[in-house]
Amino acid sequence: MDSLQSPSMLLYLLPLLVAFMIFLLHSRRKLPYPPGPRGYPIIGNMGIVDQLTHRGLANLAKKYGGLFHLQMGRLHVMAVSTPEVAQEVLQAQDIVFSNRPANVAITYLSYNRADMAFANYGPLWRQMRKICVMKLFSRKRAESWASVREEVDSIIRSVMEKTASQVDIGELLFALTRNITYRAAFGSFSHEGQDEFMKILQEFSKLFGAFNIADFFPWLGWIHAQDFNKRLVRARQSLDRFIDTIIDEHMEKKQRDKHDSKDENGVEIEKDMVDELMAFYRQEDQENGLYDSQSTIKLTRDNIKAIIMDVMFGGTETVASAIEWAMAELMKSPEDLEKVQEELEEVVGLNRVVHESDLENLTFLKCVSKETLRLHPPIPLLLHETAEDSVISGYRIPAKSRVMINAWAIGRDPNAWHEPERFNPSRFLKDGAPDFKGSNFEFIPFGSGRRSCPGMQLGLYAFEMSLAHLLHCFKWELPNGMKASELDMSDVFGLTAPKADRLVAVPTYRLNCAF
Ligand code: HEM
Repeated sequence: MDSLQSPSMLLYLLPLLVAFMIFLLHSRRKLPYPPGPRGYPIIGNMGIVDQLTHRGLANLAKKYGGLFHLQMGRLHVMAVSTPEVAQEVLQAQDIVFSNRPANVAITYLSYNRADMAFANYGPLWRQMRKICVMKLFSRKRAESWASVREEVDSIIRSVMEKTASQVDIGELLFALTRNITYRAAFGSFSHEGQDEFMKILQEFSKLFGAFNIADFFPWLGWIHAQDFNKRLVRARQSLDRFIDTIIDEHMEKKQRDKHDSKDENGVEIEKDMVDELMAFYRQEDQENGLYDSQSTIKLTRDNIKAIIMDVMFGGTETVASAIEWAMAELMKSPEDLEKVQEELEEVVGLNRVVHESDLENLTFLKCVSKETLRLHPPIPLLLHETAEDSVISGYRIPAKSRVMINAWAIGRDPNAWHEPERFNPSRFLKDGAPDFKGSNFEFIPFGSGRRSCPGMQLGLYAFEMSLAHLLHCFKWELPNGMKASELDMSDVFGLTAPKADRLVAVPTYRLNCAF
């Protein structure tokens, strides 16, 4: 013991230690990248850039395995397509894999990643996530849940006016979830300004997904930089104008109602998400850091704007496409449709509408929602980035690699699921069936671990409540004698993967009571 502590012994050991470290570094550097298609010099695999979709990557995985590598210009892209590799990335080594990749458009439009969804893992992200989970999406925030209930009632009323005629269910559901998130965010019952806001969102969505050569070859950015950058600036200016006005109105309201939590009629003043976020607002010119002198978190205007965008993007298309897919799968599978409607008749009865407390007793409806999320995860590719070099299954994953976790392919993995392509909600009735809470890596529609969906409870509530109402209140038939087998089930790829053709069906009211 004494000899080990003596300085001369340390002198002998030091060169050995250094040699060992060099050997380790060297051997790590020599590890191969995961397998993948052979690329060309400089451009790598840019020739198959159109394959970076859930279906394209799933096809490549059949040839190259559950973890494969693509070189896209300067970018290393790693595609994950099996539950085992997903577990390694989202659980075993999640700290390394919890950053988000952001292209030029995302960085600019998220106010330099001032939001939660595109912020890298770190103190800013952690604080924003805490605010969102506790103040915006929590079950305790009754206003978010109330906006779901009231907007669902409102679409049921609008379907009642169209009984026996064709209803564009897809359109209806996208309007529903837009109304829910818009109201939860801005608290406007009149939906005033909503059309303008939706146009801004559509432009954002196009710009997020637009191909930009600068993302792969920064030195070629000048090629379409001018027009593209002008579009980016215009889009952000429109959002600035829109949300700045809303923030100013909220500040005035806050000033007015400083001492009152009730209005002149004694009714509790409802708080929207902007109100909640304004409680953390700081004037940029007064503060520079994330924390003030009392170490409480403070948000800038940019943080507030970017978080509102997260809510609108995270909560609108995801929920709408889940409900539309559930309705489409049920129309295609009449026995399951009958089963879920029988359950509604038994649990709720035809003399009243569904209440929130019924949901926990609607076991088969919950199986339908899980089976829909397995086959059609609304966000099919989870996009992560590595914070540092790492190794998976003996392969080298360099820092700043873009990691695409294919939740769509994993939900259809034949080694994890029996008859994976078949819509079969009953599979979730079995004891020990996987759940989406994040520890069954064959079923990750909400992701898992640090970057998993913070809006899961709210999203599920909106999904199940809408589905239960649509199925309880109406019988549904395909239009013009269309057969179930003729229903087109293709999807389109973007930030989400909604049904390519909108679902159209004909409702007949089925309750014995007025709605
Ligand atoms: C059926 C509904 C929904 C599904 C399937 C869903 C799914 C997901 C998935 C897969 C992720 C990414 C996980 C990862 O990268 O590992 C995510 C992230 C996120 N979701 Fe959801 N989501 C839904 C509803 C919602 C709702 C209603 C909101 C908000 C109102 C929301 C807000 C967010 C946000 C802000 C993030 C980014 C979190 C972060 O990066 O830390 N989501 N969601």
